[in-house]
Amino acid sequence: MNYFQTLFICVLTIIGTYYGYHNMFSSHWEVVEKVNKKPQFVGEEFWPVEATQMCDNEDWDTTWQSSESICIRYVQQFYEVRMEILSWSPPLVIYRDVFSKKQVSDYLELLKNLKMNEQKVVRDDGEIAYSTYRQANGTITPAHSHAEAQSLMDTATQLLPVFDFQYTEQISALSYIKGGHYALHTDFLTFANAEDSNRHFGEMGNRLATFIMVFKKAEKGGGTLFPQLGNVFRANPGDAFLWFNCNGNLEREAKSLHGGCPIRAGEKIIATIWIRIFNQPIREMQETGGSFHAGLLIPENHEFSSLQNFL
Ligand SMILES: O=C(O)CCC(=O)C(=O)O
Ligand SMILES: [Fe+2]
Repeated sequence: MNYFQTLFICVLTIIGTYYGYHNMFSSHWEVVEKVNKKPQFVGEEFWPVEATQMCDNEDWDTTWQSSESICIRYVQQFYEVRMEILSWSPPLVIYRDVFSKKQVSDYLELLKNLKMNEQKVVRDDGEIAYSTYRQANGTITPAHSHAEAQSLMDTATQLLPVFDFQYTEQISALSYIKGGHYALHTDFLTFANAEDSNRHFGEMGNRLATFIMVFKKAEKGGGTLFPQLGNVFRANPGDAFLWFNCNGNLEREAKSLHGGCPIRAGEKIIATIWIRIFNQPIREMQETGGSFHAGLLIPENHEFSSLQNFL
């Protein structure tokens, strides 16, 4: 081998070694980057990637995206009710502009004066504990203690005559700030032992339906996601939404799985009334043991307007 041949082989070896190492390092760093990827919010590990993608998809970040959705308008006790049906069975519906601007601002003012505490969750084993599964602050606002809450309860009672609001939980307010979320869960609760179950449900039964009132909408993110119903929506202050946690046999409604999407900017404030199983007129109206049907929520003589956006 002459001098030039030796030099040529040396140069090739140096280049090859460099690329070999470089590739080794770059693929190594890629792995390290993936493993050590900083979570964007506390509790992100509880969110399947597809779920956060759906939450953050700008196309879903408006309501009225589902092809099956229809709007219905009817008059009830001299008030016009505007309802958007995102799912018929099990029902998932949004009620538009149910609460006046004054009701919204009075309730927000009330919350400013109350202490909001970090929220706990009911774990799979039935224990109630703090968990990063939910990142939110909240408080209970009993209607009998606060006129602002009583006013909401009165409006809800008038809006939904198919429910008996004597058999509901007290209004529970929640505030989520940036990074706040509530990972996927169902509101139908199961406790590990009969004693706990009886303590929680003995008087009124499990949670038949969930009625959520909206007081503040996040600037970005913070929708409510129903993966099995193929829906995520962000209602506006003054709106409310409703779904069912049980089927006609009073078992857990599997399709009621839902979550509060991570807040990317701003704050979301909602308040919930959980409607319990006992004494609910809608149960008498449901003929099958299958999922409830949104038709039961609509009075017979309504003015019907399909595919019309109320926003
Ligand atoms: O934040 C939401 O949109 C949903 C809240 C919720 O699911 C709950 O409080 O049980
Ligand atoms: Fe929930």
